[in-house]
Amino acid sequence: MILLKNVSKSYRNGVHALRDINLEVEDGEFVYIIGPTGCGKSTLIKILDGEELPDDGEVFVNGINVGKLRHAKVPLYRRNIGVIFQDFRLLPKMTVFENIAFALEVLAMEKTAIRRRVREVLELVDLQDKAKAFPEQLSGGQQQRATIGRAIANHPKVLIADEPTGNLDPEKSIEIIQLLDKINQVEKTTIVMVTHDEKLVNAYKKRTIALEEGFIVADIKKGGYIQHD
Ligand SMILES: Nc1ncnc2c1ncn2[C@@H]1O[C@H](COP(=O)(O)OP(=O)(O)OP(=O)(O)O)[C@@H](O)[C@H]1O
Repeated sequence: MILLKNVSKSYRNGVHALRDINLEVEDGEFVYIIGPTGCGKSTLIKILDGEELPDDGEVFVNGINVGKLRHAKVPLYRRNIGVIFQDFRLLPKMTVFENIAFALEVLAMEKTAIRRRVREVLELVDLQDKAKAFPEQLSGGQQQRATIGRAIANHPKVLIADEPTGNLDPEKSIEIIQLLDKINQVEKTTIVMVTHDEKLVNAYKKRTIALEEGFIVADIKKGGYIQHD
């Protein structure tokens, strides 16, 4: 479960990026975070993945008090959550198979178990035929699928996605949402996804949390964009 209690975050330049955020996301939920540019979406993600610490309030992810994590503990914490971004961040000199395997090698998992899990993940993200390809040989949609595969290889309970469809055309964006949906259902992964894509949010309705100027201004359980009259 993700729990934020009265979380506020300002940057040194005085910008109040998040103000008194209270939010609870249950295990297995799929939640969109939406809002205009500069409203605090990325800051919220950075607080969830331990990159930034809140000034006030408490942040718990899977029972871990993330707001109190010491710097040295952050990498260990991150191994148990999956994070993906708009730019795919695959290792360019490794194949798709190796990129996914690498995420498990750093956990000192046994070799045959790694191979088994990588094959399973490749099937889940539908890239079996691209296992030996290098990132530059893939389309943007395929690269994002490989990134998602790498992020979920270790069965994280939570997958955090910052604009995962930001660099993709509408058709590929739909494929990514459908894949995240499948992961949410098959692997029971909790998904928190920041997006600007109004069409996607309306077409694939999920609980939608809207931020404005650092505040949560809506929490729409049925999903869909807020209609401004
Ligand atoms: N490292 C930083 N130092 C100072 N100010 C920052 C920093 N990061 C973000 N901000 C400011 O904090 C506010 C929230 O930024 P944030 O990146 O969280 O917004 P966002 O909703 O993700 O925006 P976008 O949709 O454009 O990515 C903005 O006013 C931004 O300029």
